[in-house]
Amino acid sequence: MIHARQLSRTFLTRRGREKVEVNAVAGVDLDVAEGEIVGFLGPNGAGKSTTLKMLTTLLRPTSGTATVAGYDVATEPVQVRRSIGYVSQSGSASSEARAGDELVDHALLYGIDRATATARARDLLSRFDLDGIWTRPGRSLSGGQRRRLDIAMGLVHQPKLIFLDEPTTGLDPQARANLWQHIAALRDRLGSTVFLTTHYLDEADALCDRIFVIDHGKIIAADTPEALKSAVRGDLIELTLADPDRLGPAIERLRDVSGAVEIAAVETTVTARIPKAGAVLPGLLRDLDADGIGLAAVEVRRPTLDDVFLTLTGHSLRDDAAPSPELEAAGV
Ligand SMILES: Nc1ncnc2c1ncn2[C@@H]1O[C@H](COP(=O)(O)OP(=O)(O)OP(=O)(O)O)[C@@H](O)[C@H]1O
Repeated sequence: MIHARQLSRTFLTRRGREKVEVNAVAGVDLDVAEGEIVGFLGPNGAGKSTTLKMLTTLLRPTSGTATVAGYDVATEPVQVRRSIGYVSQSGSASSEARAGDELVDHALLYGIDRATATARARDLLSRFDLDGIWTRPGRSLSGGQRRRLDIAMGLVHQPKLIFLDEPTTGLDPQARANLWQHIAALRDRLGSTVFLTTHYLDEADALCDRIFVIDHGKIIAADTPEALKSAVRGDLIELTLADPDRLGPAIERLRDVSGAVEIAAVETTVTARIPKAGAVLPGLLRDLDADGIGLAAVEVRRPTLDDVFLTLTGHSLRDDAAPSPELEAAGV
């Protein structure tokens, strides 16, 4: 469905008096098969939107090639646009028009006759749980309803491939989870291919068959969420000591555990990565007890995509990405 080779885009920008080149996308190779839900994951400024704009023909590559739905983005842009749906970060639903009319007008733009357009609009509204909003103006809809209407607009000409640029940014946790279900249904019920960008790790993990991790304009990893996570060396084990004076002996005990790496201590907590930590834990707890090292808490955590990002890049995705809505809602 999508094949890109060495796709690149450079921008010239001013820094003070100087003109500087920004390599927004620097030699991206990617292949996406029909029916896949693929996520483009990276921090702010990594090059996600620029890549998406090149694949949807909104921006010309500086160099490299890409075919989308069988057409070349540089030489066959009209055919590419007819074959895809694209939902931008800001969406396209206007605030004054009635939701149903917007969908119909959008379909008419693609040369679809009014009767077919009306039938499709009804079907799409129902599929996205938007029954009853036909006569309502966009401005009266909730954030989640508007995003679903945006996606419905991207689907009205029945593309087999849809691009979603940060589809859930700005939504509350419930509306995000609801939208994930609708996106998954596009593939499960219609066989659509979905290419989405996100800087939310939980979103990529929950939704995507495959993830391309992008940083500084380059793809640094491409695999299933599970395979990416298994590349991190072991589970994270976290021991909070009852007595901070016992930190030294606790570290020594962890050093004795076979395969333990990244052993670190912060205040009263000792952490380490240990392969199959669940199996090792009972013996470790017995040994700590025998040494008289009391514990206030024990936690074992499977690797997350954030650990993957940290392992790959040496910096956390969260350092520069927007906080997840859950954290924002919690006031963190
Ligand atoms: N029109 C432009 N002119 C100059 N620089 C640009 C332009 N568009 C993007 N850039 C730069 O290119 C780099 C990649 O930007 P891009 O918007 O593709 O990142 P992104 O991963 O989509 O980020 P975000 O998550 O914030 O949307 C950034 O350094 C950005 O400042």
